Amino acid sequence: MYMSDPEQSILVMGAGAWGTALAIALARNGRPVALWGRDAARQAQLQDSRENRRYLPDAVFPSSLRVVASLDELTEIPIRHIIMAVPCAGLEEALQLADQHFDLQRTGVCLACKGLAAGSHQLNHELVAERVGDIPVAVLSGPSFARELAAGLPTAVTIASPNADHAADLQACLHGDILRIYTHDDVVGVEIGGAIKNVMAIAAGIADGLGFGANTRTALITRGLAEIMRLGVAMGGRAETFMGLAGLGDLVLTCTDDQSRNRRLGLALARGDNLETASAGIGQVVEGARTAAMALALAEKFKVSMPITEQVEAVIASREDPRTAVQTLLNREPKAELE
Ligand SMILES: NC(=O)c1ccc[n+]([C@@H]2O[C@H](COP(=O)([O-])OP(=O)(O)OC[C@H]3O[C@@H](n4cnc5c(N)ncnc54)[C@H](O)[C@@H]3O)[C@@H](O)[C@H]2O)c1
Ligand SMILES: O=P(O)(O)OC[C@H](O)CO
Repeated sequence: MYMSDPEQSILVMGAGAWGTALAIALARNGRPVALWGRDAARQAQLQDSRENRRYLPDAVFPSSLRVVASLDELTEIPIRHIIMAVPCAGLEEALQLADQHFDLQRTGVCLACKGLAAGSHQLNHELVAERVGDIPVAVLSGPSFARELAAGLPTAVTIASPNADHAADLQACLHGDILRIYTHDDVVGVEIGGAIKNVMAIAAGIADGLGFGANTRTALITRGLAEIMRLGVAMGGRAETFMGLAGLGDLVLTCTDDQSRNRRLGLALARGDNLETASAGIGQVVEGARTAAMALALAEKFKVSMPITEQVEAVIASREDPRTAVQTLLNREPKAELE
């Protein structure tokens, strides 16, 4: 069992809303933290103002949070863990950069992004294994809006790893008065829950944007969970994982609260915006837009039915208008609930 030395730093890669919120949470625990972002000018602004005004206004950086624009600044510093909080589309690039600077066999990586990986690997932890070999990997997921965590509002998330010591060590670093960390060993289940709930949040946003009511939203959440479970279990995840924080918890949060960018994308699509306009209006990463098509490829590969995801993908790709998509879902053959 290894427990980290409290003097050792945690590196958070990705200085968007989530990376910044996690870095603040770690630093509030008294941990030395380095927050890396790829844009040197923006990193200089973060350092000058000691806050991330663009994404998390009013969350002041604790003194143990160090802002860096180059990983070269950290080569002399003992780094215990690396948390990846870049969008999934940038994960491979960030991994390669980390690999050039650190011994990833020692630091491992903790994946805090929620989505799927492009190409043949599909799951982010598989991308890690393919690109940098067999290193310790963990996945952090669960119901967690960056703004609320940064504002000091109680939050609970899960960290899953096949290596219980790795998960426990990350838990020891992140767990605090505000952020409660649970450990898990189902990496596939936790990754699939975090990735596909974003697609369901787009569906919920579309339904609410079209003026449907609470019955419709709740039907989407429940049938969406069935869809997530079908895929996750077919890929090797455990059914009970989807009843936890990274499954039902994050699904409910994201489908019901307008802080969710994915839900807001759905609302905008229902108003008639196309993907480009809607995404530009949101101005931050909306992972579900990229995930929907990838999830369908997985559904085909693992031979599971994902009707809600199919309709969301068709709306995103502008092949179907939102109202027809809902009608298509309703017009399907009646079936047994547990089929
Ligand atoms: N914001 C949240 O509440 C939240 C909570 C949990 C998980 N997440 C997940 O965290 C990930 C990041 O989301 P976010 O909210 O921080 O996004 P964001 O839009 O707030 O910020 C994304 C940041 O990543 C940077 N970036 C883009 N491509 C990059 C690359 N190739 N290398 C390095 N940096 C790159 C951008 O410049 C930007 O600073 C997503 O997968 C998201 O689903 C977000
Ligand atoms: O704003 P969203 O939709 O990317 O959701 C953020 C987090 O994943 C919520 O847990």
